Amino acid sequence: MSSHIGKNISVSVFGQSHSAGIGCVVEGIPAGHQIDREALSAFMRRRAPGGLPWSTPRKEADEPEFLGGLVGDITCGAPLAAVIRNTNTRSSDYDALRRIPRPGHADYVAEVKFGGHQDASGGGHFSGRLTAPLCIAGGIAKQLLEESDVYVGAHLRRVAGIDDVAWDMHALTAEDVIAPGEKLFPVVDDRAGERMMDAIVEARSNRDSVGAVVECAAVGMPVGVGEPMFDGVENAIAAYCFGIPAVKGVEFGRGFEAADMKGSEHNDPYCMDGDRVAFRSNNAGGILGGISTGEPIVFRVAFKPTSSIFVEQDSVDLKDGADAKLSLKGRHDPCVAVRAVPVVEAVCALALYDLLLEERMDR
Ligand SMILES: Cc1cc2nc3c(=O)[nH]c(=O)nc-3n(C[C@H](O)[C@H](O)[C@H](O)COP(=O)(O)O)c2cc1C
Ligand SMILES: C=C(O[C@@H]1CC(C(=O)O)=C[C@@H](OP(=O)(O)O)[C@H]1O)C(=O)O
Repeated sequence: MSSHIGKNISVSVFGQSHSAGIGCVVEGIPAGHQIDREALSAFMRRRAPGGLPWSTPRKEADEPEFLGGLVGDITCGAPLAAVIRNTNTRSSDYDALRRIPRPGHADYVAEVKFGGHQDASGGGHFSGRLTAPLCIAGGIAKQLLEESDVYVGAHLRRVAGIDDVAWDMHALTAEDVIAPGEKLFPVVDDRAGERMMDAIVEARSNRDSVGAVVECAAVGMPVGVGEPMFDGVENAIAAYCFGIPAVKGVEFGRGFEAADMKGSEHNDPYCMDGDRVAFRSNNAGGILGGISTGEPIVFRVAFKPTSSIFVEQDSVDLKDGADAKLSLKGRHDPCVAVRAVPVVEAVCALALYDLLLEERMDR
């Protein structure tokens, strides 16, 4: 397995859901940057599991322990290594799944690929738990971007078919993108949030789960960052997003809606703002030719409904080679996207910071 990504700043994620710990090694962080540890812990808590109606009951503090890369709270230029101990594991929940794989999870493909040697407990290295180390790396990247006045934030755009207010992609401010993340349930419109919560609780009480769309934006990216073809802003963000378990789609700007628009509707007209070239709209989501336009970068990420559900499902018994029924026990998120909102922010920050470093090295 290779769980490594990035060029100028790179991230390796290690560990399994039920191993002694999980963590990351981040290379390429320039020396001399102060890390706000309290802000990082607060960011980690937005993702941490346990205790809320939309969360798995598994309780973990998710407080990172830094083994290298910092002197005091200041980056020293050496690779940054951080671990989180796993404390609240219950591996017996997974005993039966070695024989009877969960539909929709990675149990079966892992069994075939790793010949039974994979760590199946808690979903092993496939688990959403591995997004905690991504939040360590991404939480730091967010802080580094803020030094350059780039602000990243996200909200639940849709849950179980219930819509939050769509962001105005052209008018977005730093305050707009940060605001949902300051709430326990990260939406713009709290009434929509109430309805989403009700839908999640209802799905959970029906032993089922729901999917969702997370909308993320970065405000303050300068014009000219990114490359055409394979090293563009879209490529970098999408590659990171598909590292988040349960992500099935990523769209930028108007995304798939663009396919039903006319050129005259979709083009973002230029205008002069003093002596600066500006745009009248931002259907492009802040990216043209893979390169940032200076407008907010806006994208949406589709999360599938949690596969581990408690209704009886059809599966197979891999030992007997026969059809089998699966009745799951265990602790699972009824909607993974709620806790994944900060994860989307984290990967966005990592992708953009990597591209910004590239731009600075070129000059
Ligand atoms: C924050 C987060 C929490 C998750 N929690 C669960 C969970 O409790 N139960 C589950 O079956 N899947 C959960 N997932 C999704 C699975 O890890 C994922 O579906 C599985 O590894 C298979 O990968 P794939 O869906 O990308 O194909 C979670 C994902 C994230 C990002
Ligand atoms: C622990 C977390 O979520 C876990 C993600 C997960 C999965 O299959 O992705 C399955 C569950 O694992 P367990 O059976 O060990 O409780 C979740 O609780 C976390 O996100 O930190």
